[in-house]
This record gives sequence, structure tokens and C-alpha cells, in this order.
Amino acid sequence: MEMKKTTIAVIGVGLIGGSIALSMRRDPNIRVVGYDVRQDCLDKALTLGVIHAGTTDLQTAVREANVIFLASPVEQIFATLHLLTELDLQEDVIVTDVGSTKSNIVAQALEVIPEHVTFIGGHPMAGSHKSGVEAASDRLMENAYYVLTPAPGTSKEKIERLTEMLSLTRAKVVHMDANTHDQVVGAVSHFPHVLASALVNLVAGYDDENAWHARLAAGGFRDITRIASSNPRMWRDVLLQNRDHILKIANDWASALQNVVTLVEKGDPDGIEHFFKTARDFRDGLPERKAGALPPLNDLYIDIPDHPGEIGRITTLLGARQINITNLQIRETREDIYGALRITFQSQEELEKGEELLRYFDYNVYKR
Ligand SMILES: NC(=O)c1ccc[n+]([C@@H]2O[C@H](COP(=O)([O-])OP(=O)(O)OC[C@H]3O[C@@H](n4cnc5c(N)ncnc54)[C@H](O)[C@@H]3O)[C@@H](O)[C@H]2O)c1
Ligand SMILES: O=C(O)C(=O)C[C@]1(C(=O)O)C=C[C@@H](O)C=C1
Repeated sequence: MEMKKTTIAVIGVGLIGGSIALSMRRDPNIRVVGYDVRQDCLDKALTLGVIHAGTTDLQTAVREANVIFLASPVEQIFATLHLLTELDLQEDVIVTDVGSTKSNIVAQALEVIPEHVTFIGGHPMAGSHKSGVEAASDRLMENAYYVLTPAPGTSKEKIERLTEMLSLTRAKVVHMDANTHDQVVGAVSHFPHVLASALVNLVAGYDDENAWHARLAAGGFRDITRIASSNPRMWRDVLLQNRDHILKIANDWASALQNVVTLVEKGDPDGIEHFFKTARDFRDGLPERKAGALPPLNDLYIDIPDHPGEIGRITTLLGARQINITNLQIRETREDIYGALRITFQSQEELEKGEELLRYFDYNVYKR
């Protein structure tokens, strides 16, 4: 007898929705239906094999769904929650979201969602400064934390069902209340995006006066500001939704900066060194994502400009330094976007050597 398929609806088939869809597709008994306001996003998702079917009609997308993932920008998640109240849904459906903020979304969902629907807030702590389904990957969330923020009283069985389904992402699912999530993630994700963009804007102003700024911006500036290339609208929404925590963190940040200014004004070498040392010790002690239960990934992703000969140049550079690779895959080749090359190295050590080398030659490289 054929097993009944589980249907997943992904609302917003971009970077995160697409990555969820790809992970869910690991299970042959899951059928993934994508909904997006943009037909071109659905077309790309179908071409890339991210979803089984796509529609711009929300009712069609959700009618058969057992689990609905809301994966649009945060402001649109609110709008979709409202729309869902007017649609036919399965009796035991689970609705979850992937929004970067949680308190307001969870509060809104509890207010509007009908009783037969279970809402469980969610947020995968993995992503990229890139947007769109073409950047989606079934490995994006591997070994990352995936936070669920079930409201008190949520059915344990439904939480377990969603948790089991999320094991397909290979992320580590953890639970916390929405406010704790917003405070912690405000500090480790939201506010860093503010800092990165503020620093870039400051330097851009200096660069207007003296164009050497952009030219001399090397590894340090690029490392700390990578996330300033993220989607401005997404971060606009995040800041507005996490207002109180952001304001508190910004206040603490201003005091922290003032402390350094005072040390510099006083010319206090021990204080300055201590400032850098405490930061280094905490940073070096951060748990590494690769240290999960799964074997480490030796994959490196490289953005390749659409110039002839770029892939040959990359493999020649690696070969000349005897850096061994075991696999090479062109992830996306379309006229309208850059290609992304995935290189699998023989070992973690070779990956690190390759990464350093390619960064030196100005390639935009990243690990997942
Ligand atoms: N980018 C990250 O690093 C990251 C990480 C974790 C969570 N998130 C959260 O994931 C969500 C999606 O972010 P993303 O980076 O995948 O963005 P994205 O721009 O890559 O994808 C968003 C998709 O939603 C679609 N969309 C817009 N309005 C819609 C609507 N009303 N209904 C349905 N679809 C709609 C867009 O067309 C697009 O395809 C956001 O809520 C964000 O806070 C992002
Ligand atoms: O890696 C990045 O580019 C990200 O910004 C990912 C990141 C973050 O770590 O801050 C951004 C937003 C999220 O909601 C979760 C993860």
C-alpha cells in the first residue's frame, strides 16, 4: 500500500523558504508546494528543483498542507497570518514561521489563528547576506541552531511532530520563549547588522573625501562588514519589530564604546590590551558550527563572476599549491546572476588553505 504523502506549504520561496523546501525534499514522502507573490521566484524554484509545485494562489498552496512554513519577510508574515484565517486549512495543520524576530509574530498568531490550527514560532540561526531562491541550499541549516518558541500550552505532540520534521534540515532544534529569543538574537544577530552598516556608512563618508578608503579596505574591514551586504528591507523590518531590545543594546553599546574612548584618552595600555584580550578569549571560545554530531563539511562556496576561464583559474591556483579537492560543482549558472562554485576539499586543513588563498586573490568565498 502506498504511504500517504505529507504536504508542506512554503510561503515565500526565497533563501530561507527555499532552503527549508530543499531539506524537506530529502524525505520522498514529503511533497513541497511553494507560494510566492512573485511568479519569477516560483519559476526559478521549479527550475532548480526546490519545490514540487508552485502557485501564486494562497488557498491552493495551503489547502492540503499538513505544515505551513511562513518564510516571507517579517512584515509579510503578519499579513499572511491574517489571510490564513479566511482560508480552508487542514484540521490538524501546524503553522510555523522562520522570521528573525519572534515576540510580535507569536503574539499576533495567537490572537488571530483559529483554534484548530497550531502555531509554533521558529527561527533558524543560519542564513546569508544573499537573498533569493538561487542562494538556497539543503545544507544551509546543517549543524546550526533552530529556535522554536512554542507558546505555553502548545500541544506537545505537535511540537514533537514539527521538531521531527525539522530534523531534515540537520539543524539542532532548541526551545525558548519569544522574548528571550529576541533579546539574545538582538545582541548576536540584529545589532551586529546595525554595527556593520554603520561602519560601512562611516567609511563611505570618509571615502567621499579620500578614495583610498575603499581601495585599502582589506580583510579586517571586509570580514566585519560582510553582513552589511544583506537585504535592507529585511533588516528594516527586523529593527522595527525588535525595537525595545535594539534600543537597550544600542545604549549598552554606546557605554561600551565610551569605555574604550576613555582608555584611549587616558593612554591606558593595560586597559586597552585587556579590552582586546577579553574579546579575543570570548570569540575564540565560541562553539564551532562544524562541531556538531555530523561530520564536518569541507565545502567552500565561491562567487564566480561570469568571465570565461574563472573556474580554470581557481583550480589552477589550488593545484599550484597542491591543495587537494575531491569534488567541484557549479551551483548556479544563469545569465542574470553570478555563478557559485562549490568545492569540496579533502580535509578541513586543505579547506582552510584554499579559503585563505582564494580570499587573497579577491574571491568572495564562504562556508555553510
Ligand atoms: N536571510 C537570512 O539570513 C535569514 C535567516 C533566518 C531567518 N530569516 C528570515 O527569513 C525570512 C525570509 O528571508 P529570506 O532571506 O529568505 O528572504 P528572501 O528575500 O530570500 O525571500 C523572501 C521571499 O518571500 C517572497 N515574498 C514577499 N512577500 C511575500 C508575501 N506577502 N507572501 C509570500 N511571499 C512573499 C519574496 O518574493 C521572496 O521570494 C525573513 O522573515 C527573515 O527574517 C532570514
Ligand atoms: O550569515 C549571515 O549573513 C547572517 O546574517 C545570518 C543571520 C545572522 O547570523 O545574523 C541573519 C539573520 C538571521 O535571522 C539568522 C542568521
